Amino acid sequence: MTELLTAAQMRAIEKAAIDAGEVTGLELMERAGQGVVDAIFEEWPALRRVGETHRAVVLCGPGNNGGDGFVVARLLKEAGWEVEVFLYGDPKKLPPDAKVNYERWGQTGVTIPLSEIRRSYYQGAGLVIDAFFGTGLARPLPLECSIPIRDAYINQDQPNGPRIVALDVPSGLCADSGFFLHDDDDGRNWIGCHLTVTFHQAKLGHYLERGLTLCARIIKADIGLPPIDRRWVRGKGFVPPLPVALLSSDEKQLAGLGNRLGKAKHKHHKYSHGHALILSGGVGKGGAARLAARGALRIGAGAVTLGAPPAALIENAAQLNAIMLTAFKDADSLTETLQDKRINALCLGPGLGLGAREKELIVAALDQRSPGLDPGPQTQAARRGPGSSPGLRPIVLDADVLTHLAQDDTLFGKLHAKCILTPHAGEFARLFPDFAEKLNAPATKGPAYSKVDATRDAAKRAGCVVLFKGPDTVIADPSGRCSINASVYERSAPWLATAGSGDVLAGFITGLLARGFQPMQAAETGAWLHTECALGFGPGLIAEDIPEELPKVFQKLGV
Ligand SMILES: NC(=O)C1=CN([C@@H]2O[C@H](COP(=O)(O)OP(=O)(O)OC[C@H]3O[C@@H](n4cnc5c(N)ncnc54)[C@H](O)[C@@H]3O)[C@@H](O)[C@H]2O)[C@@H](O)CC1
Ligand SMILES: [K+]
Repeated sequence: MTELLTAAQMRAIEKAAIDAGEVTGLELMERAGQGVVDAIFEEWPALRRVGETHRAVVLCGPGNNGGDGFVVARLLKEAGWEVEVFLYGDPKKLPPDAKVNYERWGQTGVTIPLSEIRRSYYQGAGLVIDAFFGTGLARPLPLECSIPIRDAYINQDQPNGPRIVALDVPSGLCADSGFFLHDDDDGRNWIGCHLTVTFHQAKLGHYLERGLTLCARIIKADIGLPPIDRRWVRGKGFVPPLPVALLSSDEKQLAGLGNRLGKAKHKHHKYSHGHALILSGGVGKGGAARLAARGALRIGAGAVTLGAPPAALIENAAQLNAIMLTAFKDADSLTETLQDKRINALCLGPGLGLGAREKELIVAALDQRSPGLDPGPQTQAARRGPGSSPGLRPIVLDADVLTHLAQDDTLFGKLHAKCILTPHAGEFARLFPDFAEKLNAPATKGPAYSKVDATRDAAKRAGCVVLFKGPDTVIADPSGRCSINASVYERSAPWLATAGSGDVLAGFITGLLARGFQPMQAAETGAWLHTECALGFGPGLIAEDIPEELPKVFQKLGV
């Protein structure tokens, strides 16, 4: 699984390697610069052609990111390029490794103060290297630095206009939060780069908020640091926060997922695959719940029942076949139905309604305790995991239920370890106004409060898994375990933002809970599969298509 790092974690990993005598800072800087040049030539092979004149403008800052810039300048020059280097800051104040590389560069080229840069420098330049700031940016990007990069962008429209390559992060981006650090409106139209080359591991900011658009594309350069876990285990003088996992399509992750999803194959009757109950709204309001139910069924719940108010039964019956249907007049009838211990996962929220009856249904669902509850096929895992409190039914709480929870503290207090909340940004702000306020405050200092921080805080307060939706969906549990399912870069699926898509996601997660997945696992797997379905289908997708794409995704996973 890919881990995403904070700037502090990255610094700690580097420091541990340097302190252990495995590598020097200078060697790391050299490898970083080499990694950038290799990535550039791999990305744009035409820039490697010999016999042609190539020009680069390298923009260096006052820290080690600037040091990487000096290495890139030297290596490009050695490869026959014409290179102009500009420095923001005083060369005398450069940190030691950056200073060495400034001086090495000085043996073959000159360094011009940034104040002397003019737009004309970009003419005929094939490359602009953004080495102003990396993981050390703690304050807003100075205007003196943002203007030259914006000018480079203006020139990109010219024939052979420059490609802008950001070292580690596009300057201005907070590596921990993905926010663009600014103290006025200047950051709003910031464009970023064409390619970001990061070192060792991707950072959180590459996969959150503005990072999703500013980084353009991400290449990881291996600078020979050991994998993250060795450092955690050895604990070289620091206590790291839990790393954040990126749900990606790497092979190891796919194999694990395929295994997990394949486990239920050998059970032989429908109830051994779990039974999900999805509650629907009233007359004319059942579409969202039907989408969720379809998602739960397709993802492999053995049986799915839709619970509707009596008046909406006929309407739902006309649209459902494999999905069973039952009537709930009130909360008592729900409590009665929940005596059936085979029902091992619930979904409340999509199209449910905001009235008093619905609120009672939520209370009934959250209050129920059923000691003999069938935990589903993955019994062993279900007994072990953190959300494994016996007698509690896993419940996905979405949409209207989130509004109920936001309005009623007593209701919120009933949340338990087997609940999963799935808010989008608006619902999150209603449920957790204080965290949302911190998250939405203008980011002027790094590291800024991030969506990861907000989701972890929310999960802790709610005492259950929170899945905070978006193109950067963040999932956290109360222990701090956290992952990001980002539908960006090679997994970009903007067509997933379509009406009813969230209802299907709620259904996916409910179906996985019915199959015995732990809440965190169910949320992660559901979110990952949701994106994969959208990628498989492509543009033109509507919510109904998402569950129908699952069989193909399963086939690819070997399930
Ligand atoms: N040995 C290492 O530590 C390595 C570092 N690497 C590079 O080093 C970068 C991190 O270097 P640094 O920690 O020096 O940080 P940066 O190079 O990102 O810059 C931070 C420097 O600028 C100052 N600063 C922060 N915000 C400012 C602002 N708004 N205006 C003016 N000055 C500001 C800081 O005080 C610091 O001196 C990484 O992103 C990566 O590019 C790589 O070379 C790999 C090895
Ligand atoms: K940079």
